[in-house]
Amino acid sequence: MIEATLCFPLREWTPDERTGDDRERTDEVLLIEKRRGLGEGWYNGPGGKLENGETPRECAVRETREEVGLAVRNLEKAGELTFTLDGDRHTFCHVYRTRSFDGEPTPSDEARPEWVPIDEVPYDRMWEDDRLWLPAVLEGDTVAGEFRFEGGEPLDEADFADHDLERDVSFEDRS
Ligand SMILES: Nc1nc2c([nH]c(=O)n2[C@H]2C[C@H](O)[C@@H](COP(=O)(O)OP(=O)(O)OP(=O)(O)O)O2)c(=O)[nH]1
Repeated sequence: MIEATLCFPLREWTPDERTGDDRERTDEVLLIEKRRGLGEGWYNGPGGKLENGETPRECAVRETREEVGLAVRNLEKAGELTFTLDGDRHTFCHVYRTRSFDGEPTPSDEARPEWVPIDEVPYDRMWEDDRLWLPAVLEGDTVAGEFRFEGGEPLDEADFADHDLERDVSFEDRS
């Protein structure tokens, strides 16, 4: 089974009084438009597969740096997602969020970064299951879920069949 990570950097957006911008204060999340590999052409958080000997947190930090050039710190565990394909466990994904980072998001070969207000996340251009768990992650809740896909490899061309999802879970192992 593949072990992978996702990281969702968050920042507060406040209206600039001087420009007469009357939008409400909101949180924005840093998404990427993935340019290659699994989920190509879709939006996601920065992330990817664990390398040998790496902890999930180390992986999330490395992938965020490699994909968008942002140095993230103080990652908070927000979710554990299991993706099954035709009844077999395919990928286990650790989900993090953070408000601590240095640098400016910069495009790479793999990803085009974009700050998006959390109530404007483009779920119609993401993995089909994301609308079920990502809103909770962006609102500060924790999730554990299993998402079942059918139809054979690759995972991003399989059909999303059904799921189980729990909110407000605690993660004992701090991974
Ligand atoms: N948001 C979301 N992410 C998912 C789902 N399923 C799934 O594998 N992912 C994530 C886990 C990983 O962060 C990412 C896939 O890993 P990756 O980006 O390293 O895959 P890749 O094939 O491009 O790998 P590579 O060429 O860069 O080695 O997609 C899903 O249903 N929703």
